[in-house]
This record gives sequence, structure tokens and C-alpha cells, in this order.
Amino acid sequence: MPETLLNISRLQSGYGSSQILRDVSLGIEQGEIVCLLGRNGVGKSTLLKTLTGLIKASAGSIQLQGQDITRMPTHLRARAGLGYVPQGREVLPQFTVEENLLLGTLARGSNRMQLPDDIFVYFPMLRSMLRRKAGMLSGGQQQQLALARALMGEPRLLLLDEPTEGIQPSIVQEIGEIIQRLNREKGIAVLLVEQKIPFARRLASRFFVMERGDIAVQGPIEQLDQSVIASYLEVA
Ligand SMILES: Nc1ncnc2c1ncn2[C@@H]1O[C@H](COP(=O)(O)OP(=O)(O)OP(=O)(O)O)[C@@H](O)[C@H]1O
Repeated sequence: MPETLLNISRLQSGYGSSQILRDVSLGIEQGEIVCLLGRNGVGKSTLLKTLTGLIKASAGSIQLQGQDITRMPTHLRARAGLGYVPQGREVLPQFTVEENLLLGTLARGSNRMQLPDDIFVYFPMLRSMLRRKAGMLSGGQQQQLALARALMGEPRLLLLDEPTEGIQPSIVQEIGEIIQRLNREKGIAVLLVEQKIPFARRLASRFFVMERGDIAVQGPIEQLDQSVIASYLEVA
């Protein structure tokens, strides 16, 4: 039996008086890739932000590797094993690639700011770009940088918010392969928020669909069929 990595129970959160997550429960096992789908505005990004602590949960609980992190500050959640790549990547454009990566090491809470060698095994193109300003990189390169930066914290679970958004198809393929390798070779689990259904299908073994603040349907990826897509994902 795989061990549960993340357990979300009856989670609620929102912005001020506007409640977005109404009742979210889901579990992720060690080392699996799951995708979170849903139409625009149903609360997918809000869920990831609530998991990282950027938004406070108003009710419910989040357990990571058996530890209750519901009220933990963001930096301690990172240290507990959560890595996060926000929508739009959010690399620091005026900082170099190397500086962006080194900032990621802060998540580990160690004073040794040093890049691990194996980062270039997964992201070889970053090696020749270390001194370049992150803002000069293409969208696909920035996405790789954001992924690499999240890995600096040595996460057990990566939260990826639409990593393929605005990226050309050949690079989407490459990013998919990197995520798969990180999963296979390092055992990192992934919660992938995605609009591109073929991409989600290729990577994930299970899916969750959100609708108006809770999980409407879930199952093994084989069950993500046309009727689920028509009912919950296509724009009516
Ligand atoms: N900072 C904010 N303040 C107030 N409301 C917000 C804020 N951010 C998002 N919302 C609202 O919360 C709801 C859920 O947004 P969220 O970004 O979580 O959706 P999503 O499912 O990730 O959608 P998308 O696919 O468009 O990113 C939306 O109605 C949105 O307008």
C-alpha cells in the first residue's frame, strides 16, 4: 500500500468575505502524479495557494506526510516538503538565472547557498544561462527556471499551476518529459493544475475535477472520458 503524502479534508478558504473553496477533500499518495482540472475560475489556483499558505484556510485541514500544516507559515511548509510553481511562473526578471535558483535554496532553510549538480541533469540549458537576466529568457525557458527553482527546496510534492500556459508545443512536450523524469527518478509527487487535457492525461494517473469550490468528480485517468469533459470542462 502506498503511503498517503497529502491529505486535504473539508478545506475552505477565499478572499475576504468571498468564499471560494467550499468543501475540498482529496488525497495524494507518495510518488504519484495527479491532475486537477476545471473551468476557469472554479478555484484551482486558490486551492494551490491555500496549500502553500499564501491564503489562509478558514476551515478544514491539510496534512503533509502525517504532519498537520493547516496553520503553518509558508516557509515552513516549503521545508516540510512542498514545492510550488505559480501560474505565470513569477521568476524575478531583474535577477540572473543563478540568483533565481539560489533563492530557491532558501526553502530548505540551510545557510549553504549552492546549486546541486543534478539540477543541470534535468535542465541542461540553464547551465549556459546562469549569468543571464531571467527576464531575457523565453516563456519556456522561464518555466524551466521556475521548475528548477522549486526543486532547490527538495520537495516531496510539487504543486504546478498551468506549467504549459502560453508555451509553444515543442517545449510543452519537453516540460512534460522533465516532470515525468523528476517523478520517476526522484520520486517527487505532482499535483498538476492543467487546462490542456491531452497533457494532463499523458502525465497523471488520477484526476480531480473542481466545480464551484469542491471536487465534483475524480477517478483513474482512464475514466476522464468525453462525458466528464462535456459535463465539467467544456465551456457550455
Ligand atoms: N486575489 C483575489 N481576490 C479576490 N478574488 C479572487 C482573487 N483571486 C482569485 N479570485 C476569485 O476566486 C475565484 C477562483 O479563482 P482561481 O484563480 O482560484 O480559479 P482557477 O480555477 O484557478 O481559474 P483559472 O483557470 O482562470 O486560473 C474566481 O472567481 C476569481 O475571480
